[in-house]
Amino acid sequence: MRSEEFGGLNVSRETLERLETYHELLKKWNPVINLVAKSTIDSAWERHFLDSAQVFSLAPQGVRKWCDLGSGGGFPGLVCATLAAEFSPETEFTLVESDQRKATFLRTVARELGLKVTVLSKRIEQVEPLGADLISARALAALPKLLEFTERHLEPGGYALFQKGESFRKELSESLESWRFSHEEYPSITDASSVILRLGDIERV
Ligand SMILES: C[S@@+](CC[C@H](N)C(=O)[O-])C[C@H]1O[C@@H](n2cnc3c(N)ncnc32)[C@H](O)[C@@H]1O
Repeated sequence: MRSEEFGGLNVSRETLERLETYHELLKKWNPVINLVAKSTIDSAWERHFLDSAQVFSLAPQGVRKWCDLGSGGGFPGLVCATLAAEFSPETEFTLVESDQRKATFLRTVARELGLKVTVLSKRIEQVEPLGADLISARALAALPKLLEFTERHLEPGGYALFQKGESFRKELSESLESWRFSHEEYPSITDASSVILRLGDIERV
């Protein structure tokens, strides 16, 4: 089967076609429900799809349950679910997005792409604990709030992957007032001022 490089992965033609279909649906729905900032739609392939794919590359092996919080248009969760269909089919995805119209978009994309993902259109604080072994989130909240969400939904021994902008050092030091965790910083391949934080061993101080 033909394959192509995408976000550091050698993806099959089928995966690339799925991502292209998703990209088309994003462009079609965005003017109506603002899934991503209008100013980023022309560069969506890099700003949203590649940016999300790099998160998938940083996930540990053998994830059983991956939960993406505040998924919006599916970044990074639904892109990661698309990649997992090829590279990690045993991983189950749950996307939590309280906005009903965005949740409908996520379900529509999943159906069109033939992906099995669960979309919960509820508030993260009100969803029953999900027992995830990996949590991802982008542009949802500052790190102290993300850690509260993570505490509710992550199993002991699990990891969190958060895309963060240039305020990440300040957020890390604020978080360390109330939390203990191990952390690694990976420079973003799509934005020189951003990083992906991988946190583990998360517990309250
Ligand atoms: C700024 S958007 C980011 C969306 C996406 N992660 C991205 O990076 O493109 C934040 C999203 O989180 C959702 N959201 C915010 N607070 C939430 C909560 N407490 N529970 C569930 N969804 C929430 C909003 O509806 C919105 O779609």
